[in-house]
Amino acid sequence: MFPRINFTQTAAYKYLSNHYIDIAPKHLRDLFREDPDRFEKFSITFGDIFFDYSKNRIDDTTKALLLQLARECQLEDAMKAMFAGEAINETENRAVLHTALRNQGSELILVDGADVMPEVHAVLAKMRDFSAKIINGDWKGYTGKAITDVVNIGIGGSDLGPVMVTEALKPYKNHLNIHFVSNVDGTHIAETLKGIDPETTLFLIASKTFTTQETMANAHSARQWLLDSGADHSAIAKHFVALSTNGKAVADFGIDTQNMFEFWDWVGGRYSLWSAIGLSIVLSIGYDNFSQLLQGAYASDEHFRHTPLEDNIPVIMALVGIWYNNFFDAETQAILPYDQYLHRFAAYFQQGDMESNGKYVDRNGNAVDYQTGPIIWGEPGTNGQHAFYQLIHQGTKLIPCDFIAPTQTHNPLGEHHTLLLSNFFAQTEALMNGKDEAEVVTELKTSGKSGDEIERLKAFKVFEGNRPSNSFLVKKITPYTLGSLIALYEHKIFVQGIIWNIFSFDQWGVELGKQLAGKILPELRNDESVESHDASTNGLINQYKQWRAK
Ligand SMILES: O=P(O)(O)OC[C@H]1O[C@H](O)[C@H](O)[C@@H](O)[C@@H]1O
Repeated sequence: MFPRINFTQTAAYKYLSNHYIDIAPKHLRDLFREDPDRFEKFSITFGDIFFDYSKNRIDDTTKALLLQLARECQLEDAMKAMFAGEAINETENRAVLHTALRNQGSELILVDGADVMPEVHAVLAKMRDFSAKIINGDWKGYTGKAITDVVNIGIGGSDLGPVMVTEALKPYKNHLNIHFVSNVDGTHIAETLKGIDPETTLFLIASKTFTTQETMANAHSARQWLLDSGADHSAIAKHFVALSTNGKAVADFGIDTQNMFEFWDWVGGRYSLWSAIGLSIVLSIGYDNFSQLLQGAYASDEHFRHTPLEDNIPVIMALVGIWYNNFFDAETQAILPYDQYLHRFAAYFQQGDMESNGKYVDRNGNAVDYQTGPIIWGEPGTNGQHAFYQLIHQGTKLIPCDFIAPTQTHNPLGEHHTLLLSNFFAQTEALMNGKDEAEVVTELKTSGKSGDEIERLKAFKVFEGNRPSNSFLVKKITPYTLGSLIALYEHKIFVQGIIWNIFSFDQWGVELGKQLAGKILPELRNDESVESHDASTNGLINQYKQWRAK
């Protein structure tokens, strides 16, 4: 059976709780001073990704105990179960096999006794052939013109991954214009349709279930827009394709299942960019680059599966995260890419991480009495520096940060990249070292301040430092390294879910909002006053009804 260990009952947890008392007062500066090998010990090179975790409030004992914790929680058994296709998503009775989508090996991957790899390869081949026709102009719209614009209509996992990756890999983009519509707010689709031509637009209706309200509403509006342009129903086959697991609903919508790119219930929505959901990525950067993305992710899968836990990047990321989350009471985790192309990376992992590990019920069905998934947030550097870094440096909250930067830029423009990276290095250093009173006083003296002014100002200018960070230095953001990086983060989420003893691959919490909206919708379709809710909700709905009428 999938492990069900309460990590707070392990021996390692007890040792860690005691060890925390020793480590908490220590400053990172001292940890570096005490151990000249610290950087070599606490950094890992993995292909073109260099991972430095030495600026964390850990020492050799912390690392050993965290690894013991992972072992006591039977992490290695859990990893084997996931890769072997066991139904580890127990509340939905499903396997969790996004790793099969990028598998480059020859082993069979069985779900219910059948190898999934032939189907995976067949869909990839279909994506390759279809995208070639769109990109080279062989596929024609209903008036015989080649496609110029692609609109992916999807939300959550059927949107965020493709958005993030197509943005991150813009340097590899071809001539097609790729648009994304997710919000049910009509503004999103209306604004997108304004700039495009029905004769040359292809819609990808991306929905695992093909029942999601937002996506269905947008898909219907897009279809109506096409028909309103003078096209007849036969045009739909030339302008609409579906990316889904639900063939029946696709057919009911009016999309020929020939034009459906299938995936399977063992692919979680937030782990689906590697599947047919990635068709917008393939259209944007071509199949060969998409294949590189898959290969990079596979390299991380292999690293995760076969590297001893002590040198295993996702395992270390996860354990260090748990150290802050469960011992230092850190509530959040910032992801700070020093790369403009990665500007949706944090947003992508907000869903990836928070939808996976935002759970308070453990795998035995009991409420937990410890913290689980952190709040994930972040923006690209250096914009973040001028917005919220103040709080990271001098606020009262401990915010562990992941810094990510490419050494080579796609846009070598003057000194820009050197400037950018000087900020990246400076921030991790400043967060760690801070600035003590002596330094502040010297600085104020040098700037000509009087003794009184120095006394008055110095407290405000001191930085405690001791603020932890991980640094990922990536040689260059390519499809391959991006694939690797994403997969490392995915596996980090998995490891944390194992240790917190929660099911990371369901998302029942999202269902409530859907149910409630479904109940209120019919009430908004008439003008009668509503009394079926609490006073606030009734009041809001009734005010809305009054104002919309005028
Ligand atoms: O792909 P769909 O079935 O349309 O689902 C889109 C999204 O719906 C919900 O929000 C789920 O919680 C997400 O995990 C999912 O990605």
